Amino acid sequence: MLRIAIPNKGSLSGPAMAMLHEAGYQQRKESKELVLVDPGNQVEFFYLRPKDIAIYVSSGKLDIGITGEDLLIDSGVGAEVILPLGFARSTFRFAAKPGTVSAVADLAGKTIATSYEGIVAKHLAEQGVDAAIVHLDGAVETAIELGVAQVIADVVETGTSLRNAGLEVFGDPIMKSEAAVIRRTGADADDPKVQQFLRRLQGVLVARSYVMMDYDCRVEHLEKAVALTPGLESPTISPLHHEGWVAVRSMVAAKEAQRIMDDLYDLGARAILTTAIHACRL
Ligand SMILES: Nc1ncnc2c1ncn2[C@@H]1O[C@H](COP(=O)(O)OP(=O)(O)OP(=O)(O)O)[C@@H](O)[C@H]1O
Ligand SMILES: O=P(O)(O)OC[C@H]1O[C@H](OP(=O)(O)OP(=O)(O)O)[C@H](O)[C@@H]1O
Ligand SMILES: [Mg+2]
Repeated sequence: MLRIAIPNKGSLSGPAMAMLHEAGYQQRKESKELVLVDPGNQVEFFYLRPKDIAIYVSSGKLDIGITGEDLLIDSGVGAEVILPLGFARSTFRFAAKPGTVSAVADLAGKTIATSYEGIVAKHLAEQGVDAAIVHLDGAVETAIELGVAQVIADVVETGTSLRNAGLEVFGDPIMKSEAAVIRRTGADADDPKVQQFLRRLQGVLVARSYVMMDYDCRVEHLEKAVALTPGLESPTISPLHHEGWVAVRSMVAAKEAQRIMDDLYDLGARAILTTAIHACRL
């Protein structure tokens, strides 16, 4: 049975469980359940604190896990990303009160509050800056107002939390992050159980980002139409009863679909339809 670590709370938990559900796996019904066995799919899910997931996976006790890339780097353990999942996207940045600290070089001798000590310590060492770090579990933005630190290093997504606290980012982003499937560094890359799990999640990613497009067009416009909708391998072309016309079927990126429909219409294509893809294996 494949043993998989899943975040039990926080920003990663809901989207991770939703993605697994879409991929056909059972998920826990109660937030107090710590382990769920899904015998039909030959997997066992362990609901763990997000910060601990890389530790379990690197120990080899669990085969793979879903966590944030920033949490993986912060833990400093031997595990690696095998599939980025496209949710919980964020940057990790320094911030301070405007007009106080505005460059990484100014951090020398300052105190930096963060929940991600590992990332900050590594970054300061790389930059050759000597600063103190104070560890806080959350609500780090408040640390400056309360005088615990002059600078914070935290996850920034929309920037709302920083604005509400009257803080401003400075310097380049320390890192970018998103949720990802991780495994122990050096683990067997060809394990068929892991490969099947990854194919299922890739299927969800494709189903979320592509739509199926169907349309009819005149044969003389086919080459131009197909150039707009090349599909993954190549579009399916079927003859129509109406001579001189063909039906075309192709996958297109969902975010491009409306523009492509306009362009196809201008080319003379008609009966242009898009439908959602519920699941797929590429
Ligand atoms: N506002 C956010 N937008 C996008 N991703 C976020 C956001 N906040 C945290 N994350 C991401 O979620 C992961 C952290 O999950 P974790 O559950 O530890 O923290 P959290 O979501 O802040 O929950 P908690 O309330 O327990 O602090 C990291 O990968 C981080 O980049
Ligand atoms: O840029 P924003 O869109 O505002 O998002 C970033 C905020 O979201 C997270 O906080 P969370 O709500 O998880 O609280 P926490 O600080 O207690 O972890 C993160 O720690 C930031 O504070
Ligand atoms: Mg948080």
